[in-house]
Amino acid sequence: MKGGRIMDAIQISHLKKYYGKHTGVEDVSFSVKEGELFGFVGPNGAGKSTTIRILLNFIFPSGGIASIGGKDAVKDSVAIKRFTGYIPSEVRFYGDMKVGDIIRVSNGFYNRSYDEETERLCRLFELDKTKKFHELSLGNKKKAAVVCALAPRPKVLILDEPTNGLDPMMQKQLFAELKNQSARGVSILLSSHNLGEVQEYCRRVAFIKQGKILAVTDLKEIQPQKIVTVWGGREIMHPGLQLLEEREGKRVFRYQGERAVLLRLLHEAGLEDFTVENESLEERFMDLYRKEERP
Ligand SMILES: Nc1ncnc2c1ncn2[C@@H]1O[C@H](COP(=O)(O)OP(=O)(O)OP(=O)(O)O)[C@@H](O)[C@H]1O
Repeated sequence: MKGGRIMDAIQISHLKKYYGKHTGVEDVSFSVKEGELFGFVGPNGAGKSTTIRILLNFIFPSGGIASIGGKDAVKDSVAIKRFTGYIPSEVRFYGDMKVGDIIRVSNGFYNRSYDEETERLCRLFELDKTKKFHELSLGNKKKAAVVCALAPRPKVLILDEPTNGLDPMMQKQLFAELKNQSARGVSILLSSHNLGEVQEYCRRVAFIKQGKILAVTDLKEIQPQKIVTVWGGREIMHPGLQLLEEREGKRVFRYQGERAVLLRLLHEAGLEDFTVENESLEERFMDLYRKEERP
């Protein structure tokens, strides 16, 4: 940290974790800038939670370095916890404790009282503080975890499937709040299977598979690309067109170039039908993972 401000929010370099003979992660490197809302996506078992658990010092790495706010995830974990909030994918608190008491205890870990900000967040997420934790629904348990993570005004937030269990209105509410927080300089690592929310709210995304980072992509750079699906017609050749998939008379291309050129190509090909869409994060995800599976 420099002058109380975090310069490099999260840095991960060649991280490795072996669970005995099993590999958790093999080679994970990426960094999250100050004030960035950064996406972390990958299939089940890819190594997202392992990476997050190392960052939070719940488990030790087998190799490589992970740091938050320039502090080492292993050696400086106590200091890191003072300015880092965490929403786990599965929320567990003492079942018999009332929600208000859980938040009070959680704030206490950060030397904060139950203040106006805590009250604002409880209202925003419509949290019933009088209920015992075990009486809450799945979504309300998640909301309790959201308030516990945000109330101490952390500088860094680590979110593991934060919208899992939240209804669509609360999901929007959470992201509106996260956008505000990142505009105020809070750095956010968002691990999610919901590619729609990652595409909507994150600018950069790290893709992980089998413990290795496949790519860190700036979504602004892929936006001009179109996904073109055609049925029937003649062969279409153009340097701006890249064939992604071909099956049963259907061909899927990625196109980068001028729209007028694309329209002429489609017109001349004598097609039965076609669709043109902006390239989505889901398409990029499927393409990256398909490529990896090709021999
Ligand atoms: N305690 C453990 N013991 C042995 N292997 C483990 C352990 N925890 C995780 N693994 C293995 O490490 C790999 C990465 O798992 P991890 O939970 O980090 O993936 P993930 O990307 O978070 O998956 P998901 O999206 O399903 O939550 C998997 O192969 C998993 O089986």
